[in-house]
Amino acid sequence: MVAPILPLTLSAAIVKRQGRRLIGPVDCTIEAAGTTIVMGPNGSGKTTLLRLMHGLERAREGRVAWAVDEPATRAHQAYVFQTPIMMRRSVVECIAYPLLTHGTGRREARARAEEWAARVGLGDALGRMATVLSGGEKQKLALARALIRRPQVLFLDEPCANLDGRATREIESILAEARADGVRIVMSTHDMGQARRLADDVLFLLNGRIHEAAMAWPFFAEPATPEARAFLKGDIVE
Ligand SMILES: Nc1ncnc2c1ncn2[C@@H]1O[C@H](COP(=O)(O)OP(=O)(O)OP(=O)(O)O)[C@@H](O)[C@H]1O
Repeated sequence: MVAPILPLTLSAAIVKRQGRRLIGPVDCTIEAAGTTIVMGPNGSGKTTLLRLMHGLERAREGRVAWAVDEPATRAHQAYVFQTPIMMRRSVVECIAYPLLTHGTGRREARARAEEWAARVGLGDALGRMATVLSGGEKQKLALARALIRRPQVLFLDEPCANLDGRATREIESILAEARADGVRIVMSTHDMGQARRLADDVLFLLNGRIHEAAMAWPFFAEPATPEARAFLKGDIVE
């Protein structure tokens, strides 16, 4: 039985770069179940917040704390970048890679990678080079690669940016399945429709701070702040 790494708690966390505050102070708790959608205008700090939660950024001040000690948390969370980096390997080798680097034998890793390729709709592309896939196929590969080790938490930064409607729908259905399997999802998106479709709760960022944190339906129906109301209407918010 693997110990749960959630909740994740950020307390007065601040990220700075060259003396400039990119985000914070941020206080929030990511509880054990569901999908959190991180929303906000360009440059409001969505990517930096996800990177901070995942451990790609360090808090200059404040704390980022998981339920268990930090080293143990790394193996149980995954991060999918906006533009996933593809290795010059076949689809099945790319998906198997995280298993191979963590000690799974070749044969088992291959079998599980084939299973995951099929689950994300890449079952017919096992031998293709990852580098020649379409944008949507690359995202599906990135998701399979992230999910194959059964993470407890999956962070995604705008996973459907630049994808067409069909690819977006396919990615959303993979995410819905992962959520149903118990994977905790924390994801940024610019796509308001997608936010409404996927969110259980929302973190609305403005100028590097959490301006509003709410459950999805009250947030979309009646946001508490004028800035969130304006943002949802499509107005420019600064
Ligand atoms: N490497 C960096 N060096 C300096 N400043 C940075 C760096 N990365 C991001 N920033 C700044 O930090 C702030 C937050 O950026 P971030 O990318 O987290 O926002 P975002 O909400 O994800 O934006 P977008 O919606 O455009 O992707 C912005 O002001 C940005 O210019």
